[in-house]
Amino acid sequence: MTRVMKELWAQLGSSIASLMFLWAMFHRYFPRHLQASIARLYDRLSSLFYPYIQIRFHEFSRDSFRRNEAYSAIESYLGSKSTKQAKRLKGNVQRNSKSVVLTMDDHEEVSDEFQGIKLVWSLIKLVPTTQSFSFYPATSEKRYYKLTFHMKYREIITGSYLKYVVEEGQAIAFKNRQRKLYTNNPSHNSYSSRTLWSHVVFEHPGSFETMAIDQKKKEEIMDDLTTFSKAKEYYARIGKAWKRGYLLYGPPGTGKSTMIAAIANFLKYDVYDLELTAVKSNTELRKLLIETSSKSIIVIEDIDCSLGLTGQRKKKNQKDGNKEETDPIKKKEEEEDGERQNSKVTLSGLLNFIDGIWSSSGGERLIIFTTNYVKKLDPALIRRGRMDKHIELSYCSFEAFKVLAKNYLNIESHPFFETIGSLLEEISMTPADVAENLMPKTIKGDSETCLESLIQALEAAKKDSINAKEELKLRAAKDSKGEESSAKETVGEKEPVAEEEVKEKSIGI
Ligand SMILES: Nc1ncnc2c1ncn2[C@@H]1O[C@H](COP(=O)(O)OP(=O)(O)OP(=O)(O)O)[C@@H](O)[C@H]1O
Repeated sequence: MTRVMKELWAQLGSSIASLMFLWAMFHRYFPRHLQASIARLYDRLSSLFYPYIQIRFHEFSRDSFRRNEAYSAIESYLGSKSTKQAKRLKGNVQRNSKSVVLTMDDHEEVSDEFQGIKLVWSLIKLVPTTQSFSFYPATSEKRYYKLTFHMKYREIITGSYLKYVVEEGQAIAFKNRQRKLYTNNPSHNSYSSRTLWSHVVFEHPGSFETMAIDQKKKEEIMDDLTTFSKAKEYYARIGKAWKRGYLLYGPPGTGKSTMIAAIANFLKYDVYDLELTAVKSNTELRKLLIETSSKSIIVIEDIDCSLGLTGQRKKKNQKDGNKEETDPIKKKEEEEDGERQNSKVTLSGLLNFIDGIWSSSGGERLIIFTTNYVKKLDPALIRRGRMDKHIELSYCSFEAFKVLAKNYLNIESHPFFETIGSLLEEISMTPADVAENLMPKTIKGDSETCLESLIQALEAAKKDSINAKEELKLRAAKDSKGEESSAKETVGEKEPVAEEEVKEKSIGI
């Protein structure tokens, strides 16, 4: 029995060796064009009995230097499946990607399922037969993905499945990409090309989780953003450009910039920080908008200072004989006004920018304005439909303080909380000021010391506020006395009492 087996093995071995020899001879001496014809004939014959369809997606097409986008999308789509199924994987950090991307190695296979249909993806690496000159990158390494499925599913696969794969792949690549913060400010533009955006990597850690605002408001904003980001079909149906305007307003230090970062991180959008004073004309503004990508946030901070509305008013004052030219703060304001005067962007240009046909190029854009003085803005600029959502960011409430205490000190309760709560009800302090007091001043700084420091700051602000109010009362009494006496002599103008002055004093600005 064992002898028979041995003979059988020997025969098998010699048959294989002969076959290999013949195969090598065939390759070496048979004319190449005949080899190709035989291969084609073989393919045709086998396809008669082979019930499967194969689709290839090459990494580079013959007439293009650019990577095939379908190939890249498939690569991203298969990423997580490859991690689970393939035994050999490749890892690399791709351009614009922030993490290691794992893909299946050459000649690996992974299976997929779509509407109950089983499919197989394999990655094939082509080995070049001749060393010829080629323009294509990585001449010796050409690859393609091969999709194999039963011919009876041809319609579903070529119709819906491939569309699904490409969309999913692009969404995964989008999520993994390195996001960017763009600016049009010439001083930040290293290429001194003024009209183009320059960018840095966007790495702001701001998130809704760490934002100290009312929980209900937070959830409402997050819901609104989610609805917007998924509303492509809705906007198409109602015939509106896929964009939404947010107006963030509130005193300095209440978290407007932090909110923008939180929104960008939540939606995973790029941010275009538009410095309106650096834009010379409406045409330039349109050009800048056209250069923005979709899935982005266009931000105009301090919109009230950007259109030169306040600047013009100040200039007029000076002409009227205001002689404080040597005041350095006034001088700086004048310089800024000068910049604003250089900008020929008009209100109508800005309105056109927001809701004109220019904003419909591309789509999925959020436009955010911030301001400290909402009342200064032209109502046309902020009417619903342009600025769809108005969000007020205000002084620190007790609920907001608790979020900050959790962020900065990692505590959720403390006996000092009660005192802080009642002081916050009396005193307006911005989250920025509260946060500053909660920051440990030394490495060993403990939470108790930080809370004490906050209480001291709140008490000091309370004292200042009382003093300021008394001072106001005195001034008002003095003025009314003066008015009474001067009314007898002549008619005099009364200086308006700045209410904001009192508030500013109370928060220690
Ligand atoms: N609501 C908030 N939640 C968490 N942190 C906040 C909040 N508000 C302010 N801060 C903290 O205060 C700092 C300043 O806040 P931010 O720059 O966002 O305020 P702002 O309203 O944009 O101010 P400005 O109007 O002066 O630009 C931030 O670094 C942030 O850490």
